[in-house]
Amino acid sequence: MANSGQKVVLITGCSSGIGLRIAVILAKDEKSRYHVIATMRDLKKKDKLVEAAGDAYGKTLTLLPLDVCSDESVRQCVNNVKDRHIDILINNAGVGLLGPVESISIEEMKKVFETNFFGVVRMIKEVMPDMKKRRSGHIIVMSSVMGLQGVVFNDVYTASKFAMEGFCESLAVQLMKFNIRLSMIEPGPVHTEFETKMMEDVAKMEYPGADADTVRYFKDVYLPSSIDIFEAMGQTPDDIAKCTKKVIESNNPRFRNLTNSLYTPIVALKYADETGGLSVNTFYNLLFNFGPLMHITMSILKCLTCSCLRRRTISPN
Ligand SMILES: NC(=O)C1=CN([C@@H]2O[C@H](COP(=O)(O)OP(=O)(O)OC[C@H]3O[C@@H](n4cnc5c(N)ncnc54)[C@H](OP(=O)(O)O)[C@@H]3O)[C@@H](O)[C@H]2O)C=CC1
Ligand SMILES: CC1=C(/C=C/C(C)=C/C=C/C(C)=C/C=O)C(C)(C)CCC1
Repeated sequence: MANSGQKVVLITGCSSGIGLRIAVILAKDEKSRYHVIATMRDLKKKDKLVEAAGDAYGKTLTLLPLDVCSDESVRQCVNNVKDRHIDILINNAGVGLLGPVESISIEEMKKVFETNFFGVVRMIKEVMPDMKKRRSGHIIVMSSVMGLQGVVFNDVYTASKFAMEGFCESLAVQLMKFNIRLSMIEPGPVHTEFETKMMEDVAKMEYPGADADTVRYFKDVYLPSSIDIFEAMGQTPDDIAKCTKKVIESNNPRFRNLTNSLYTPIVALKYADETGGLSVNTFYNLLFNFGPLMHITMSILKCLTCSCLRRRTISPN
């Protein structure tokens, strides 16, 4: 149970990756400022988290089951928190989806929205009324650079993150009136099971419905470039956890928080040309004309990432 001085933090999707690292870093805070309620949909997956939490488990970190796709599970989980008092809600749970749109069923697409969009909305609807009554709280949403800019063959995942960005950008204004802050964290590629799960799915898939050229562009052009990008600019879940802690501890938390300065020039293309031409044409050229030179392109991007751009991101250090 939380001490009176501790902030209660509820995090979704803590069985692996970014959620697990945020839970551990906050639970091991040197001043014990947080009581972490780490949630996951299947508590049988708790071992990695329990091991990483060490002594903190049972003291500053407790576990609860929570499936963000179920109204009942969300309601029960929040009811199990003492006085339903949550100071900081971290919406981290999410799933990826990759591949040609023609080969993805509408059912699969809806599942992504059910988790990445409605999962967050469901959590906010359950927690926000209590925060409003108390006139305090901080809601964090694990968005993505793909919440700001589309990436080829990630059409549905990108759409789910865009939906969440739009929802939160609208809600943030109203919440400010109740002294509740809303912050988006926008990582680029991060080495987690998210990446491995997607690559495993890709290896299994046959892509029915997509023509041979599209499958070839996906498998032989996009995938190798994407692997290069993960290698060149991938962050660790620990990096994202440290950035998230900084946002929580800021006196004046920003609404948007890009975590990767290497990705800033890519996002900047969208804002440099409101017609969309600059980003669409640059991505086309990077993929189809310079695809094999992606290694070099990535090095150039690294050079372009001057300290001025770095200041615009939250750094993990
Ligand atoms: N990795 C990356 O490159 C990036 C990831 N992100 C975002 O970061 C967040 C975390 O992803 P990451 O750590 O990388 O990936 P992981 O796959 O390692 O973690 C995702 C977590 O979400 C959980 N989850 C999935 N569906 C549900 C559900 N219905 N209810 C509760 N939990 C659920 C998973 O649980 P289970 O084990 O049960 O499946 C898992 O714990 C996601 O929102 C993702 O979109 C953003 C930018 C980049
Ligand atoms: C291929 C390719 C790109 C790929 C970007 C990738 C692969 C980003 C991954 C982001 C992730 C994994 C976010 C998760 O939420 C760019 C840089 C747009 C440039 C055009 C070619």
